[in-house]
Amino acid sequence: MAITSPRHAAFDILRQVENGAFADLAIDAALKRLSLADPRDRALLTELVYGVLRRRGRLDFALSRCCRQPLSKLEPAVLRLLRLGAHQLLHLERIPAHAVLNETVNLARGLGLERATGLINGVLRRLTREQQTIPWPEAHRAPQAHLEHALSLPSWLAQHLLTQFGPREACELAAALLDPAPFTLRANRIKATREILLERLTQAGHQGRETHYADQGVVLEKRGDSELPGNSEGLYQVQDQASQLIAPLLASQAGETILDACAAPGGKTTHLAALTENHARILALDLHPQRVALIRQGAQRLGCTCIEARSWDMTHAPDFIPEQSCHRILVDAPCSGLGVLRRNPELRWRRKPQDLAEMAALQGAILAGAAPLLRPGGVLLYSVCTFTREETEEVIAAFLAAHRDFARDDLRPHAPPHWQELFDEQGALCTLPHRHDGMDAFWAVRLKKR
Ligand SMILES: C[S@@+](CC[C@H](N)C(=O)[O-])C[C@H]1O[C@@H](n2cnc3c(N)ncnc32)[C@H](O)[C@@H]1O
Repeated sequence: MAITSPRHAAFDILRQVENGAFADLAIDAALKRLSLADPRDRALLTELVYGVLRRRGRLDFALSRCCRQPLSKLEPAVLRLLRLGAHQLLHLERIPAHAVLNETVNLARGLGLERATGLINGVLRRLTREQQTIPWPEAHRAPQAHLEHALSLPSWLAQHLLTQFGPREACELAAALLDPAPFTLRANRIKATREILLERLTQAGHQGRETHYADQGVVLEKRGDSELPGNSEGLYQVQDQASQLIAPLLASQAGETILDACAAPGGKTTHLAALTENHARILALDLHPQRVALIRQGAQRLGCTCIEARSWDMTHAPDFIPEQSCHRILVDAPCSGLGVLRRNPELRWRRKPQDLAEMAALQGAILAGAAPLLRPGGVLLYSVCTFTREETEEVIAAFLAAHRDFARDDLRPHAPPHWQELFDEQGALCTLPHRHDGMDAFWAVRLKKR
């Protein structure tokens, strides 16, 4: 059956994601391939995929009350259809229940699942009748169950958040991670100011606002029908506000040699170039050659002329950079990405507890590869888009224990007054979406070489 409807496309993308695809890439490919002329169909497709991935735990809790068989016994395609139907019934109020039932059953038929149409119809009918009386576990009585079933976290992650943050903050964070992420731009100081960017956006029918913390950030609050202006001219870089805080915290100066050890796709590298007005030497490395190409493309578009990009595995010190030759190093390390779950909702179900130890080992090895390149007195900034202690405090503690010539340094004196609430009591940056202007969860620490 050819894919012509947003529901069928969403069903197919969810199948691909179950087999390892990334949701954002699969959605982009589907939107290019399919002729969904109506913008509402395109929006529905995206909403269905992201909604089901984000709220799978919640959907399964509701469905399991309406289905006689355990959900684990259902055919994967049937469960996928039930989740799609349940998401529309529970979370998309503008779609009438009878339309959800009809569309889901018709899609099942079209997919050759005639044998399951009775079950699908029965379960969704019962959910329609009982949706107001679902006994969602309450946050104050049963926080673990609330995190799993109402806020849709896998059991291990719910447990992890509770241990690290306590019940109240864990629930606030989990609720924020269910929201769509803001779409944020960084005005590229080499070519424009934030005021110019905002003016161009308004003229083109979009609505933006200034970010609270990042001084060149714009949150796009309402998108018009036209393309965003200024992309090919290099007026902006798409970059979350938390990510926009990292380059300023490295506090690079003109004339310095800066190593960006895990640089692709280059958001922070090009920000470093803009902050030094192209008057530093920036070595931008990344493991994957195809991602290094993205750094070069971004640098060209944004007018960053001081970046040398090449591929390298930073778990080994590069032989083309002399020891003690870098004034500053940024290690924006690969991580579990739990701080950006809003942008990659499939990670919620793909990540496993053992990933944290694997990531921590990689992060430690990259730090060890970068350490000899820093000059005495130089600064190393380590950042990750996650919040787990394994990938933050514990990685740094292990690194400092093995590198006695490094010491931890407080970031607060290097940040403007209105950023002070973003740091913990040891002076590490610790942003959280429910607390700080909706930005992604990032963690960063400053280390100095003695
Ligand atoms: C968090 S991303 C970096 C984002 C980038 N700093 C930015 O702002 O656009 C981590 C990067 O580390 C790279 N990476 C993973 N393992 C690496 C290794 N062993 N050596 C160098 N880079 C690595 C990944 O390819 C990925 O691009």
